[in-house]
Amino acid sequence: MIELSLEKARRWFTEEHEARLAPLAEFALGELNDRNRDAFGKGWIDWPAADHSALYREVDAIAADFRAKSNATVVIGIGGSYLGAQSALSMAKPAFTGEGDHEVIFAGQQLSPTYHAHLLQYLDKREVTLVVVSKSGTTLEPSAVFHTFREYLEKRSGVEEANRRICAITDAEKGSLRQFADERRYVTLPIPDDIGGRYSVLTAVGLLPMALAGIDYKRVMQGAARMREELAKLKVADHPAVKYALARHVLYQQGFVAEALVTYEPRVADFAGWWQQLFGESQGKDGTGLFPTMLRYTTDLHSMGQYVQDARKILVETVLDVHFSDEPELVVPRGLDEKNAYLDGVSFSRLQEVAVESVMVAHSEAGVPNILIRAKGDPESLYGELVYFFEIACAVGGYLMGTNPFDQPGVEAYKNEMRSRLKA
Ligand SMILES: O=P(O)(O)OC[C@H]1O[C@H](O)[C@H](O)[C@@H](O)[C@@H]1O
Repeated sequence: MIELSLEKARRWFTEEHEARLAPLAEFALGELNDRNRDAFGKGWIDWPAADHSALYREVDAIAADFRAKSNATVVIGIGGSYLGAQSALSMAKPAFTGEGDHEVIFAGQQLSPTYHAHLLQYLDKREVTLVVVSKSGTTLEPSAVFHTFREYLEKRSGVEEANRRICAITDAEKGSLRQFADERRYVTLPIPDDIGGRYSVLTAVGLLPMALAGIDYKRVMQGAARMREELAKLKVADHPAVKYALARHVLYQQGFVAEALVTYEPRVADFAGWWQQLFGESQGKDGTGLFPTMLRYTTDLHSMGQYVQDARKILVETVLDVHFSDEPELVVPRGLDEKNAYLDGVSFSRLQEVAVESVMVAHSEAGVPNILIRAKGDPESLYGELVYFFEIACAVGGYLMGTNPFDQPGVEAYKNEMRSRLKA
């Protein structure tokens, strides 16, 4: 369940704004629903409702095989081929679970020699499988890391056995990774042509890492399908994803040029990383777009809180207040000293709740618009709901701004520069 509250942003985004801009919101939602417009990037919209039983069978078979063969799978990818899977695992796989688990370790999400060399050393004591994820099949970081780890595996277990321990998730037909995987007869899973990297977490890109980590990914898909169905029924005036998109659009026009997704739950913090790519690449173009950033409270209140409260007012806070059904009850002990007595017997859930309310009041009164998105449910289905909710909001927001939310022409500049230097 996802609820939006604009109460602490109403000073800036009034009901009058909302009414006056309703036709613009209608237009943006219409653009999203027009499947012929930017059709190339829209495969994700109806994806959760389609029958994926054949894909699920393949995912389950690969996950079972890799879990039987190994106790650690390295998932190599970057951007949309990394952030979604990582955020799903953080949200739905409890931390501190200890021995006996099948480890899923991410790599190729940067170029650190230390990280990757240390990981290779660590793998010496493990049985290893690899999953390489790249839609284009040509991205520098995963290519460099994949071939390094592939060679490691081939030296360790021979080419034949290594080939049986590698899965490639890539375009069904195109790209050098597809060609390489077919030549080596790797097991492969496709990334649909009409779903861009940052919208791809509910395809094999996210589902296989989830399955490897033991997450019930079918519940994730059910959550996304439920959210799709709910949102599809709504008119603009009641549509929380459209309202969120419209609020941040209006706030941007008033000079709030950055938006922080605020989380209070470490399990949700990596979701903000996924959200950041989604909004950054979809809307940061043509000299416009809010700068998406993230704040992890209450930790960052003790480092960034001063800035948020008192510095120049450029920031919108979007508070993602998530409550999981598996949240344990934890209570501060009684009999504390006089100064701490107000904490006596108080539950941590209550502390979190009071922190959310108090921070929203303090920051909004100081001039920081606060949007509240409250979400409740089990971690798997809620992950699916949240992904779908923010994807819709992001695409609608792109259309509000008059941009195409499915391309990212700007990321090529540094890549071209790098390629030309490396080839020189
Ligand atoms: O999946 P890949 O083709 O390897 O792409 C991985 C990422 O790299 C690129 O630089 C794009 O900006 C991202 O949108 C993409 O998700």
